[in-house]
Amino acid sequence: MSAPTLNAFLLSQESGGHNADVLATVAALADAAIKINHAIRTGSLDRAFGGSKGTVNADGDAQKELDLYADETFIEAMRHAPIRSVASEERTDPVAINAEAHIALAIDPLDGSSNIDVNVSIGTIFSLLPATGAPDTDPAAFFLQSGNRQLAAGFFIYGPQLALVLTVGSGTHVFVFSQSLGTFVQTRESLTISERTQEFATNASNYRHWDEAVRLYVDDCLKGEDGPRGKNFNMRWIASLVADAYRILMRGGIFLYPGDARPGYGNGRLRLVYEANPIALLIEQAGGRATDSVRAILDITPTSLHQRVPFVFGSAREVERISRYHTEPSTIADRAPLFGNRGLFRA
Ligand SMILES: O=P(O)(O)OC[C@H]1O[C@](O)(COP(=O)(O)O)[C@@H](O)[C@@H]1O
Ligand SMILES: [Mg+2]
Ligand SMILES: [Mg+2]
Repeated sequence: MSAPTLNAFLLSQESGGHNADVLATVAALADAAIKINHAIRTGSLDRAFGGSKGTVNADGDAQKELDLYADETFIEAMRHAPIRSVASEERTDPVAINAEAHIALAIDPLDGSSNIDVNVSIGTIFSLLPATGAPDTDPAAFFLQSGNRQLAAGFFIYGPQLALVLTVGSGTHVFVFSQSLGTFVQTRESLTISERTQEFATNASNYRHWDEAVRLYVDDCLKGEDGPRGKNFNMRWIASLVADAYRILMRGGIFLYPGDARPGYGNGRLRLVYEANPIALLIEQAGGRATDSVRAILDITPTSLHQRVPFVFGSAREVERISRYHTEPSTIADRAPLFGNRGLFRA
């Protein structure tokens, strides 16, 4: 039997009783992503997508042409979807769409902006949340719900292949766009992230700004076979969250963007509502874990739309281990003999 298309998958979910509006919205997002993928692939021929617009978003990031094109394309696509409100990384406030609808969309329209002009994978991350309440409900309130309230989450990756990683609440599934069929085809069903790993992803240029628990964890990985871990680690850092997440979903690994001492980076770089929450749901639905170093990301109630959060996710055992470096280092049996040398964790 041939692999199901995205539409067939969504129909099967609908006949299983899943919220039809959620599924219709995923289909509309997929159509918009196909359009953006096409624009990226022909982009440099007719416009400079990597060029800066000279504007900044709510977080102070410089906006590139493609950030704004993607933002406008997704918002436009949502005007015909059963969506009440959209919150975008590129807009200070949510955009009202349809007052009768019961779903809110949080979106990072273009993730990995620093990779646009160097031809490295970029993507779109989305999160669907329930949006109920009186017509005069402040739309910002829809987005200040914890991540475990998400109805669906996913990301598109504009890489060598256009892929969609999706959860509608039961399992994490992968779809790849087929040029010949003109639609997404399911390539992985309910994937599982390996529990253990020997690969970490972090921007190590921030080493001197990290707190000591993070430095010790990375030091231990770097010491390889001769260190407390007793095994060699590989390192990858793509600087597109979607691409790092995709690799971790495919072959395991651990991702760290912790808070650090640089001004404005006390809670790291990634945004809770439209980056960490959807990635965390996808990772947890694949058997991995996602934390802010200690707390489960999905348990955190956001207090503002664009707030940042320290973000650690990936293979379950490794995420749990990092948490112990922060909270109970003396229980890390294989590391205990070295603590005395460092001083930080001396009881
Ligand atoms: O450049 P840094 O500090 O390594 O940060 C890279 C991180 O920033 C991001 O690009 C932030 O996302 P945006 O491009 O959507 O702002 C992530 O995709 C990536 O993980
Ligand atoms: Mg992003
Ligand atoms: Mg972005």
